[in-house]
Amino acid sequence: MAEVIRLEGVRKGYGGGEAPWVEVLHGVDLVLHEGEFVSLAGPSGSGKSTLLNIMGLLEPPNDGALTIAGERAEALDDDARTRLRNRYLGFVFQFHHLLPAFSALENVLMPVFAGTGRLPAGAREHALALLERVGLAEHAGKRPVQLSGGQQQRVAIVRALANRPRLVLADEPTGNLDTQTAAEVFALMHDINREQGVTFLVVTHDERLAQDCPRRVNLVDGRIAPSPALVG
Ligand SMILES: Nc1ncnc2c1ncn2[C@@H]1O[C@H](COP(=O)(O)OP(=O)(O)OP(=O)(O)O)[C@@H](O)[C@H]1O
Repeated sequence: MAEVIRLEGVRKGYGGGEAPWVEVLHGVDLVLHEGEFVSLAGPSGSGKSTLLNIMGLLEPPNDGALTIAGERAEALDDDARTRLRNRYLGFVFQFHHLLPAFSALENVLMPVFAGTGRLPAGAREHALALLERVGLAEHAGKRPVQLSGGQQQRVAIVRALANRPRLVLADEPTGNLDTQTAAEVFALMHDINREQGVTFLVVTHDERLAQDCPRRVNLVDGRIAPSPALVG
């Protein structure tokens, strides 16, 4: 299986100047392959969001190597990082961050437009097909406030897929949903992973949902810990 992302010895800390330097990631090694569905678990403050921000090219590491789809990415300038991010990565957050003044369809098309400054041929049809896939075809023209929490999060998942990414990074995507809706949204991400081969890395505190993932990565004290299943 081709590698989608590789981290080697990634370190990240905060502070400096007046504030003390605190290292959060102490040398993370992690490889995700095409088509994997991986959960990322770890105690609060262990550095999960920090790790996702580095994998998502939102923040650079202080040290170590980051390779995305074969391209070295730890030391790119802003333009090159943005280009790589738009080309390969999609994001889902705990809160959907949909723009309230725009329809579901317009929200889905936003990253496509932002990436290229125009809508490529077929982008609208692709977005509509994805909305239909998640059961929202007849809601495409509605604004976020007219949708339920689960529907809003499904729009956010479709938005993450609009640029045909290789890797979707999802930070607590079901953390704001009731148990039943969370299970449905999680199942939908699994289905899309199987159907489209998109790799998913999903941060979740929900033990039940994490256990359903074929692979589980644990972050403990800023390092990847061996999977509990492999210990003892
Ligand atoms: N921009 C920042 N400046 C200073 N410290 C930060 C910054 N971002 C994160 N931290 C610190 O890094 C540590 C890890 O934070 P992070 O949000 O990555 O953890 P997490 O595992 O995602 O936690 P949670 O599960 O609670 O969301 C925390 O101690 C946090 O206070």
